[in-house]
Amino acid sequence: MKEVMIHHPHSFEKEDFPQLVMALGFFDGVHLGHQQVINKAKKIADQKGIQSAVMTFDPHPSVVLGRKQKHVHYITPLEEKKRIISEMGIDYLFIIRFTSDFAALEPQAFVDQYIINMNVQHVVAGFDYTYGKFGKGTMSTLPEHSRDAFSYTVVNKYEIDNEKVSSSRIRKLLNEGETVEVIPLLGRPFQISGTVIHGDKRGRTIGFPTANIGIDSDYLIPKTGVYAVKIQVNQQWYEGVCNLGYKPTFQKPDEPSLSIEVHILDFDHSIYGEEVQVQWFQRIRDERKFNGINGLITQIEIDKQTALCFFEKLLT
Ligand SMILES: Cc1cc2nc3c(=O)[nH]c(=O)nc-3n(C[C@H](O)[C@H](O)[C@H](O)COP(=O)(O)O)c2cc1C
Ligand SMILES: Nc1ncnc2c1ncn2[C@@H]1O[C@H](COP(=O)(O)OP(=O)(O)OP(=O)(O)O)[C@@H](O)[C@H]1O
Repeated sequence: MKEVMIHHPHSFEKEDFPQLVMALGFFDGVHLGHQQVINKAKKIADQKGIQSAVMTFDPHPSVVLGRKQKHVHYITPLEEKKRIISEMGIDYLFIIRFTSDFAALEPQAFVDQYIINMNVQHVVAGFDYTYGKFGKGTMSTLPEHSRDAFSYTVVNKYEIDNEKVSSSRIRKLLNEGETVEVIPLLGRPFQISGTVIHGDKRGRTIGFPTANIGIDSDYLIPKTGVYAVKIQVNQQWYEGVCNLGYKPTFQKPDEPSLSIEVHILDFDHSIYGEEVQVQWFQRIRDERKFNGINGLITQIEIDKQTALCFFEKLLT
């Protein structure tokens, strides 16, 4: 997949690109609703015998347009989004830097400069896609803005349980710790990547060594608690039980720092510095402050059994 980063204003001309069928959207999560749009673009491109493309933006428009939010956390940060879209067989990914100047473009100017002038023959977007200043451009204004230079397909609302599959729905579920509910919406478990870093080295002494994960980029982190997870180390997936939180049993109250640590089942290697992927399955419980270490050890053993039961059921 060719990646093209664009900063507004750009000086590309039609001749710089082959004929394209382009899917439009922010696509955080690349969930099943997004996949309808992107797969449709690929299918039409294949039928027409031309190249498929996705146009996305970075950072999230709310960083520029929002009053409060300065930093956004993503279901799929840009690198993850690139990886998934590339695996879907798309030929071109356009990443438009979402600046105030770009946001101020009138809808017609957006269509002229970012669709017609980039050799797009056909546009695919969802029923609720908006473009241009204040999101004034919609799928019903697209025909007049197209100047008959391209055709287009509107993808109908894709729902699960009578509700639109959307990035906001998935974000809300992750914030509530409903990681299992997210799986059918994404079409895969929620996944983060990170590096194994040094912790307090206490885990080993209590019989549950853990891999402490330093998160690589601006991932949205689920609600704190204990989770059944899978972790990929050196191309191999393992089951595990993860504590995401502040370790209140040991934490000094004036030094709250969030940690993600995974006790990998049936595993005994040193993996400091390894790049790992963590997939989030079932949330098991809230994190608690224990009075003594023995209570914590007994509870972690129960957590381990709960996770094992969950994964066993998943197989059947
Ligand atoms: C499955 C699991 C559940 C845990 N639950 C809690 C908990 O409820 N409260 C808590 O204070 N720490 C909890 N911990 C964190 C342990 O305190 C932590 O693993 C231990 O202190 C080792 O930390 P270290 O890796 O930084 O040395 C849990 C750890 C695991 C693996
Ligand atoms: N469930 C869906 N069915 C059909 N099209 C969708 C669906 N969800 C998103 N789209 C389309 O996919 C593209 C990307 O959408 P966008 O990034 O705004 O996602 P979203 O999930 O709707 O996000 P948000 O929850 O933030 O509104 C747009 O063209 C949008 O219309």
